[in-house]
Amino acid sequence: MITFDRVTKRYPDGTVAVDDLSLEVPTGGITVFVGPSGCGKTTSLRMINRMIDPSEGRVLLDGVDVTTVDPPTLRRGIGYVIQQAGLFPHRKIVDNVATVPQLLGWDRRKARDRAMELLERVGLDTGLANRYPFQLSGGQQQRVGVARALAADPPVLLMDEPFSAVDPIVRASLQDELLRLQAELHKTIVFVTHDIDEAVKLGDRVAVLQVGGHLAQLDDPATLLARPADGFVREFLGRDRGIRRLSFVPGAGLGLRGDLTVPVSADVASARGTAEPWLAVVDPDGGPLGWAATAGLPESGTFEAVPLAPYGTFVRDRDSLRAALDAALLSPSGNAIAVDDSGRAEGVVTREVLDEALVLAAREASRVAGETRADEGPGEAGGAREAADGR
Ligand SMILES: Nc1ncnc2c1ncn2[C@@H]1O[C@H](COP(=O)(O)OP(=O)(O)OP(=O)(O)O)[C@@H](O)[C@H]1O
Repeated sequence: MITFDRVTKRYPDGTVAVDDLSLEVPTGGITVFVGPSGCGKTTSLRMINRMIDPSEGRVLLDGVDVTTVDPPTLRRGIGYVIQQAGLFPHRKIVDNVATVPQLLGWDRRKARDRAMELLERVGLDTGLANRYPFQLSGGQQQRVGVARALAADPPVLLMDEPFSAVDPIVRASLQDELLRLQAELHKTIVFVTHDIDEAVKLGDRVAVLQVGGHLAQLDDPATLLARPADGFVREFLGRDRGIRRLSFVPGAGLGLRGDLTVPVSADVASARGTAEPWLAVVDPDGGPLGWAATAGLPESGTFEAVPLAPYGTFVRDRDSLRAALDAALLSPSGNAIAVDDSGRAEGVVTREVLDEALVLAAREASRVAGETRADEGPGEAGGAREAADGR
């Protein structure tokens, strides 16, 4: 566990970057520091590995004040990933990753074997191992940066805007990769970003910081979205807070219709006279192909000859209500196709079922918000107070 105990950082010119920060970063989870530019995220992060020392207060790593440990020893247990990877430009990829193990005294061969294993683990083609950083894309370089930080198997990982220099698609895949790795490795990760979407996707807990280095709120993402502590947090979370909250409502409870799918080999006659406007057509393996409008079916033949409209899918056991809604919005039918992990259609979630789920989710949100008001009295002072206390 990492503990910030009333930490203040005042730079020599008088700038207070972090002001009386108290919070705990639990072992084995991802804690995200998020906030606008200049709110003290990087300064806070760097006080963990002693790139910066606090002016007042203490940062404790498993109960030990980090300023009592010499920086090289401390950093052996703390991986560090920065924006644009920060790779050594004149070293090959494999040597970039093997650097820290070699510094720790591993022999060259063992260090390189470990580097190759890690490159594979972060989803990088090991064929790239003998290239130089400039020969890799931004996303590939970030993966190398993560592999390098993991090389000495440190229990703690500090990540400072590691994915902000890559395009949104690569960024999403790097985020997914990090979550996949974390499910295996259970590192204690402190992740800095200014992007609230990234924060709620990655964080087990999210600390929202305000310029001047004040902690505005510390909560799990679902609570943060449901109960912003004050006007600053609400504004920072943005307009589509309601939609984002749906990411934390499981799709598993959505009712399925099994009678709205039809094999592509079926005779169109089997669908004639149905009151259903749309049927989901599936291939022989059960994979969705598209939606058939029953009003325009030909006289005879199979569904092979029927023009199909676009569709969207979601994995019912794993995905959220937001994913289900997105799947429905991708199709003119307004319905979502639920699939299993291997992509086979399990059934259809109709827009009526989605409507009902949205109403329930909205009621739940109002209930939680209502509880906030009841708990904390009028206005938002209570929430702000709670956040300021780091609760
Ligand atoms: N060496 C320094 N000397 C003086 N002021 C500094 C120094 N480093 C940072 N600051 C100031 O401290 C404040 C916090 O900076 P910090 O880099 O921690 O913010 P941040 O939240 O990480 O910002 P960004 O998202 O823009 O990277 C800012 O006002 C910044 O200008």
